[in-house]
Amino acid sequence: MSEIFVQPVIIAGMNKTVANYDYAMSELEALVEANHMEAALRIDQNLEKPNPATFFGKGKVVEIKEMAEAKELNIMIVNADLTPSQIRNLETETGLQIIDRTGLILEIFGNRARSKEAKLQVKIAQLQYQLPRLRTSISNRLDQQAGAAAGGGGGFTNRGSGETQLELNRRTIQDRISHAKHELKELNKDEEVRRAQRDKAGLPNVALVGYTNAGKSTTMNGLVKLFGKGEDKQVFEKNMLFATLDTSIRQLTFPDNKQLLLSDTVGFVSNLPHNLINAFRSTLSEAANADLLIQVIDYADPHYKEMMATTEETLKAIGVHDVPMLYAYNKADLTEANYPNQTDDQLIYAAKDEKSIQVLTKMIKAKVFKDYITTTLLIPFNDGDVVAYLNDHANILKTDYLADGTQLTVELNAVDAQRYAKYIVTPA
Ligand SMILES: Nc1nc2c(ncn2[C@@H]2O[C@H](COP(=O)(O)OP(=O)(O)OP(=O)(O)O)[C@@H](O)[C@H]2O)c(=O)[nH]1
Ligand SMILES: [Mg+2]
Repeated sequence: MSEIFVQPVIIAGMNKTVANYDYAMSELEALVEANHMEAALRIDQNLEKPNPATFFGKGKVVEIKEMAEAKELNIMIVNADLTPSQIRNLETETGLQIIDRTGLILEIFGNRARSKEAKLQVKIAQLQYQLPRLRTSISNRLDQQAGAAAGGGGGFTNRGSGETQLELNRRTIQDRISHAKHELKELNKDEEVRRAQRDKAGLPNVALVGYTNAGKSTTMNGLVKLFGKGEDKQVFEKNMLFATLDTSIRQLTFPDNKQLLLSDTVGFVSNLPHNLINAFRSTLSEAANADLLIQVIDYADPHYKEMMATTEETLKAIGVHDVPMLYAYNKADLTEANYPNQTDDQLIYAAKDEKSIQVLTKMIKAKVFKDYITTTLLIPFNDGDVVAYLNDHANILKTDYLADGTQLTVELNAVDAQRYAKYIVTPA
């Protein structure tokens, strides 16, 4: 078995410029690990305001260079979004490769993307980030990644040659952005058709959202195992940041024939780069169009409250407002808490515990099926296909065979209630 090489790096931050600095640095460390690196050295600076040219102060920059040389480290990850010139100046003065927070997240997404759509979305975000940062090492790293993903040789040359080469590279990048956007648009056309078909079915949309690694995919699998149809419906779950980059949608059918669509999507982290949010807009739109959100929270993580705040901020950033939400405090098996334990819209649970999933199901159903109406239909024998449809798709409470047709007392969703309005029997 081949071991993946773990690159030792420096992580660095400026503590007065960030709220909740220690949490921000622990989050950065987790991101660093997700990128097959480890923080071999941590550098903090106490400055009110970053140096416009080099981010860190002059003395600190010298200190960084000396410490990096002593420990033979070549890469520094900075817990901030640096300007292109700060990256360039820091690289010149320390001799290190500098990666800022956004660059790091883009690299992780680049490693994780599997589907064509995810790859295109990440590529667009990476190229937009590279454009003003040509001639920095992070631009080269992202370019190598893109080249490798394209089977090698896909990249442009960026080897510090003259101004003309730089101009050429800029143009090449712009072309590649337009090309990728065009390809994505073509892909999304199919997706729009599928969405329209789903909307027509009138099924409620429920979306799992939350901080990365909270257990969204595991929760989806728990629900799919009980109420999904088909065996190959499980989604990928793994103990790593950003295991999921694509949206998966599954249909759940309950014993009373009520149905809904459940979607699982990319997880959040604080200050997700704007380029990425924009690029992932179509992936994230499932959450924006949902009738109900289930926010999955890693209740066993001491920072779960910060993670919830991050989720709220990210939902705002992608334009999700006023969607009802259930709060699902997951991984209770790793805590002292009793589970499953429901209070109003909150549930303490464990995604792999079937009893927990049953309670979560009850909570979801109470929310999304609350507008169902119970009504009585009289369906002439000639319209037997309607009876067959309702037997398959609705919760039939009573069936009577009368002289002029089949009379059903049935629970209906709004779409079906309208569709079959002409059969409704008005009580005498
Ligand atoms: N002990 C315990 N582990 C859990 C539970 N739910 C999920 N996990 C683990 O947490 C890790 C992350 O789970 P995922 O379901 O992949 O998390 P996610 O929210 O989909 O993460 P991303 O797709 O990366 O954003 C996996 O190793 C799961 O096995 C739980 O209830 N208890
Ligand atoms: Mg996932």
